[in-house]
Amino acid sequence: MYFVTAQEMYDTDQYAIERIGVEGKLLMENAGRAVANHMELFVSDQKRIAILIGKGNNGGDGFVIARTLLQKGYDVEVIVCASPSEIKGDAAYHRDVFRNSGFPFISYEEIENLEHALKEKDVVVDAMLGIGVKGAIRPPYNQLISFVNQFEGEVISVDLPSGVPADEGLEVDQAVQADRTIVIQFPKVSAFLEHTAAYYGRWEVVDIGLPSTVIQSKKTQKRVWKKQDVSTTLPTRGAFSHKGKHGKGLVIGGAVAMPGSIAMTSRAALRAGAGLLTVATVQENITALASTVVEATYTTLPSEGGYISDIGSVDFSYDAIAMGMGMGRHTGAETILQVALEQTQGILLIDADGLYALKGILSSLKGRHNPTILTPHPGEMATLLNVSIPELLHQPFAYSKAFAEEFQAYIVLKGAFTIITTPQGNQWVTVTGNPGMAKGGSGDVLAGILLAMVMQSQSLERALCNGTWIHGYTADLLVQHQHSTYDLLASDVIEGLAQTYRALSQ
Ligand SMILES: NC(=O)C1=CN([C@@H]2O[C@H](COP(=O)(O)OP(=O)(O)OC[C@H]3O[C@@H](n4cnc5c(N)ncnc54)[C@H](OP(=O)(O)O)[C@@H]3O)[C@@H](O)[C@H]2O)[C@@H](O)CC1
Ligand SMILES: [K+]
Repeated sequence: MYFVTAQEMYDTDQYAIERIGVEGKLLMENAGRAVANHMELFVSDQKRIAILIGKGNNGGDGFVIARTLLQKGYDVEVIVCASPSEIKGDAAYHRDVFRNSGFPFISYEEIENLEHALKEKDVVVDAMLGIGVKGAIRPPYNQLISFVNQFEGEVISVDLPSGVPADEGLEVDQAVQADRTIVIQFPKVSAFLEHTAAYYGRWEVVDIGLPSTVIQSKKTQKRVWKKQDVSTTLPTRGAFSHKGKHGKGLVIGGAVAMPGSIAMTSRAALRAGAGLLTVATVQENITALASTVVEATYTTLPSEGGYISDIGSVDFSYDAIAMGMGMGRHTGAETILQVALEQTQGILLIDADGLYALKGILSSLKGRHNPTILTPHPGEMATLLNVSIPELLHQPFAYSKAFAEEFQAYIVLKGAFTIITTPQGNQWVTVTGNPGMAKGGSGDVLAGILLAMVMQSQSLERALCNGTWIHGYTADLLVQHQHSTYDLLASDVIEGLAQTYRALSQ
């Protein structure tokens, strides 16, 4: 499923009107009807509904929603948040159709105590501001938004909660806190940003028949990766498959004080389907590791001060290598990473301490002939970019895209919304996962799952999308059934992979 900026939505609208010949009025009719029909699924006709209508096209949708619900027998009061004469274009057309159908509306100015009037209702439909919102919220919307936010019944926003911009990189001045948002045709970028997503409440998309042509014609696209995408793309394992067919992987990492990280990465890779796995780590850790990860083979590396000191003895002819987990932040790390960047013949995934070592030699990425995958959390990504974490999270799509394109790497920016970006600039977001995963070891497990995924026969972007989706979904299944977000451990997710694979194969 594509998701879009405000401009991409307007371009799509224009294309439908000018090139396909569907009138704007008809699109608005479709939008309002689709929203009203969707509401019918969860709002009973016994509820008292107020619809707040702004003067732009979001308000135009509101008039169609109101007419459709009234025709279905709902109890609806329509409150226009502007002087009705300020309404223009398609919205004015639907205001007139509404009025000509014999339905009344009232201006907010005519209501003596709007806050009190809302208290009589069970549901408020917020059709005040949509993708056209700009800058600080002006009267009367600022006051109306605060009334809506004090309302105790259900708040349903149309397209997006009023006051929330569609795009990244923008401040939220004041916005409706919706319980539910019914999104028109394509989700907007702000549904996947940490500072704006919560305003949407739970959201669903309704189809109004707009084509994806404009979005598909852009040089790059943004898409949501969903369960159906995983089910249809995850490679199946044939009856005659053998271990060599599912990839030979190598994990390089660990330090004397940190054997846990690579243990988790390795076990996750094996559980996620890696065919053959080798672990290269400091000699002091091998005995302990070999008893925890019995299915792997081992390469002993020399250490100095507890850290890996040399990886010259490593055979780099693996299908994929994951490097950096538990490696420690030490001065020699950059040199050994440089060796891996030069020698790796297959895919190289760099995680955790490997990303810190990478900072000083970033330009080496540009010279690689084989794919590089970086899997930073926001702190690691902000360090690589020399920006603060809040700056990064304000526009994570733009930062990831610029970085991936400049350094020709695949970027998996981890978070509540994990963003996968290809070197060409295409982006996917996965929305599985829960706060139980904000614990040590989570990243190590993801690195292992991704290592296994990129060795299966699927494109790299699909492998990364499937891996991040599976990681989050497994944690979701675990907190639904056996665990809570308090006690869930990263290693539980490794054991939980079995449930996810079984669920996907049913
Ligand atoms: N594909 C599509 O495009 C389709 C779009 N559709 C629908 O149209 C919506 C977009 O409509 P839109 O462009 O008219 O913008 P919208 O969100 O109603 O707001 C504009 C109004 O807000 C006002 N305003 C702005 N900022 C403000 C502020 N800070 N504080 C106060 N006021 C502010 C601004 O006032 P002005 O600046 O003009 O004085 C103007 O009056 C979209 O979300 C969807 O619901 C569907 O019907 C069909 C397909
Ligand atoms: K709205």
